[in-house]
Amino acid sequence: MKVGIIGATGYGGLELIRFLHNHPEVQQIELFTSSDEGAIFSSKFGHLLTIQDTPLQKIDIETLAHLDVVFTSTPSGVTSTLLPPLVGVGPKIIDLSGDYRLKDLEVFEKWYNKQPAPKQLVKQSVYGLTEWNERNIQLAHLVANPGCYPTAVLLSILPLIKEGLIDPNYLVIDAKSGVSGAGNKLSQTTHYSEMNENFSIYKVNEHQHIPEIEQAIELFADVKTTITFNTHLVPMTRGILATTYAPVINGVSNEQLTECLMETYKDHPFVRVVSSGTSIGTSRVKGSNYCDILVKLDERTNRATIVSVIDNLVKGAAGQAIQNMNVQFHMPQTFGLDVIPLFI
Ligand SMILES: NC(=O)C1=CN([C@@H]2O[C@H](COP(=O)(O)OP(=O)(O)OC[C@H]3O[C@@H](n4cnc5c(N)ncnc54)[C@H](OP(=O)(O)O)[C@@H]3O)[C@@H](O)[C@H]2O)C=CC1
Ligand SMILES: CC(=O)N[C@@H](CCC(=O)OP(=O)(O)O)C(=O)O
Repeated sequence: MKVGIIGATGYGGLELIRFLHNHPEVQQIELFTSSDEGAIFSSKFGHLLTIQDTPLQKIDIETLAHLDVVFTSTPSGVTSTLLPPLVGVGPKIIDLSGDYRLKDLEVFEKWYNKQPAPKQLVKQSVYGLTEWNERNIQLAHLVANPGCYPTAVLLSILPLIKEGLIDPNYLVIDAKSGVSGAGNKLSQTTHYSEMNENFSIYKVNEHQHIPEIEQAIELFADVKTTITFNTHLVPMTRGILATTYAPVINGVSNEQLTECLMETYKDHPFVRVVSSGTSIGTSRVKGSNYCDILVKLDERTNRATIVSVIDNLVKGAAGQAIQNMNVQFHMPQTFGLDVIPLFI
């Protein structure tokens, strides 16, 4: 297979290269840039010396049209104009940005403060939460890969909402991310001296992933709800830990909550349910495509604490994108992604 990456020089793009390099069905990886045409990739990223010594190419629709798959890992607002001429002319497209996730264009405009993509394309795009949308992903020309936070949150709460074990009307979700979630651009908030030793909350009640999570709860669990969702920046490079506090339906036990998650994901290689213990952290999934989930009922309050951890750049971005490519091409989901996390 021949694959292309637009935005190869970004964090998501670099992770795509890392995993695609080991993919048994990928023979050729072409890299595209909007800013550094002709540059030898390994001269920009020394860790890829002898691995990716190819030049960066100009983004050109005719060249892209000959590929089997194109991953777009660009800032929001880019693929809404870049992709329309490419959809349907050849390659399957997997977009890691938020441009094709929200079905309501006004909602997109409000939360991203950007012009939306063309309505027809947004309509045909398929939300790429792999474990929950496999059949549609198989048929999709354009996959809208989920956001990093929504991936962590949705995998952990959807089964419990769908099975009616928790009350979806009072969900409070508290999520924390490493700084690579913000991409490779420098900014005041990711500046070392302002981020290091500083645990902060940001976009309070205004995060663009709020409507994405609500939309997916409606799509997959058939429940219309609003959530309280907040995000925090942790002075570390990778990882998301998302904690949801949810009222439990009367009479539901801790065992039922865990069982529900285990049953849902028993045939899914990348979601692991932690069946005992009271601790979980991002190191156990670092560098891997795993999402690990722990649920614990607080019997005093009858609320469940539901915790999930992912690597934002892998299951939250490049890993899930490759998992979706595997689904689209009827390959095992683990192709290219079968690595042990970098625990230490
Ligand atoms: N970082 C994360 O954890 C996650 C990110 N995402 C989403 O994935 C996308 C990529 O994220 P990330 O890799 O972190 O971002 P980065 O900022 O690290 O990289 C984005 C890349 O896009 C390219 N780019 C910038 N502007 C344009 C343009 N106008 N046209 C074409 N290419 C452009 C740049 O490469 P060049 O200059 O070479 O063209 C740049 O290296 C974003 O939409 C992000 O929101 C989703 C989930 C998780
Ligand atoms: C730490 C950090 O800043 N994370 C980013 C996640 C970006 C992302 O995934 O946004 P898209 O919806 O555009 O894909 C944020 O909170 O905005």
